[in-house]
Amino acid sequence: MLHAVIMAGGSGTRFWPASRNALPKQLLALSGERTMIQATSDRLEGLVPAERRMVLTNQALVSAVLEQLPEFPNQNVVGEPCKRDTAPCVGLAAAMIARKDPEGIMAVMPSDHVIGTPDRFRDAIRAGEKLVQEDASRIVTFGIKPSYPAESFGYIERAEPLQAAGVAAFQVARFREKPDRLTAQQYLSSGSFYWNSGIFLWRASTILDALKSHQLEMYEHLDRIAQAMETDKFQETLAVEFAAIKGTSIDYAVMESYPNVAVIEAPFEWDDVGSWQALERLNPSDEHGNTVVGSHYAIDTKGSIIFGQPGHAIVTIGIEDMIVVQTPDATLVAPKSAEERVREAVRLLLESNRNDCL
Ligand SMILES: Nc1nc2c(ncn2[C@@H]2O[C@H](COP(=O)(O)OP(=O)(O)OP(=O)(O)O)[C@@H](O)[C@H]2O)c(=O)[nH]1
Ligand SMILES: O=P(O)(O)O[C@H]1O[C@H](CO)[C@@H](O)[C@H](O)[C@@H]1O
Repeated sequence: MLHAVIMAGGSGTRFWPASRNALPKQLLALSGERTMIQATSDRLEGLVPAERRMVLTNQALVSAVLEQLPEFPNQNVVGEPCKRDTAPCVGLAAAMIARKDPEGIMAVMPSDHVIGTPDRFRDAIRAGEKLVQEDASRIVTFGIKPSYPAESFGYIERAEPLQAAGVAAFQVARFREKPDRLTAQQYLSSGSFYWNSGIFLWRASTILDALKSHQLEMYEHLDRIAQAMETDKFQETLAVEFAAIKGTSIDYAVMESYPNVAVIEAPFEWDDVGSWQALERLNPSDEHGNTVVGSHYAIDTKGSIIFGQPGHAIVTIGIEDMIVVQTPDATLVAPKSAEERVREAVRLLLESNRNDCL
């Protein structure tokens, strides 16, 4: 059976000051009415019933997630005791699924992507499910045609074509997580690489086997958690064993070295909404190239991103290519070219003991 696993334990640092520890990016409506996690669950309608959808998030966010996703059974929102990146999250979800459904296939996805064409997304997942059914050890990825030499994505090199219903699918020659700019440029020029969308399909048992061969120590912790499932020692074991895991992403932990990977060329529109400039791609801009969410009065302002609360008037004079974000207790003003440095701003506030605005 097909299960869906939504990863929602990230902090969305690059969307500070809108994204906060208590209400990170995935729980915000940055594009449209629904929050990002709600839109992620909505897109599974007709593909995976709510009983087979799971969210893995940080323990402190479980009740906020359940509030936003009332269709989810309580036990399907799992709280991680600490942040350990995506590999332990995937491993824990796989162990839970494999226990109930040993043959289960899981579609793993981030909680904070915008996918403009949900029908095509569902078709692609169905096609991927068939590829996994045909070959139990196969991992299926979804590749996005790259448009610039991004250093913040994984890259997937395609090899020979595979037979798949209604989609272009290929065997993968190699997977390389976040290459440097020069390497990314070479990949882009070669024309045979995709960006990794961060969405994966595999049998729960296959990814557990992969973690066992590539990350034995992590697997042993996860296995101890699995042994305690459905016993009264579960929460205690989870707290101890999960915290003892050395955190890493599934991309470094498994994908870079796994030998049997297929890629489906994503037939859907995709945006990973990584940082503030995503707002320009997701919203219309005015005649001066400004993207505005909130109440903005512009004098000689061009190419800027303005995000504020509806009742709060933001006035800008003589600025170009800037990001201005207003929230009740914190404001960000930065050139668009420095958007990745929002991480530094968050670090600075942390070091300055300003947890009140993080
Ligand atoms: N359950 C779980 N999900 C995670 C964890 N780390 C990241 N994620 C999720 O995995 C997806 C990809 O993560 P990132 O793009 O790195 O997101 P992020 O950490 O929120 O964003 P930045 O802090 O701006 O890098 C998002 O949906 C995150 O919510 C984790 O430790 N546990
Ligand atoms: O955790 P990060 O930094 O968002 O990277 C992950 O998601 C990227 C797509 O958003 C992928 O391109 C990466 O390979 C990785 O899966």
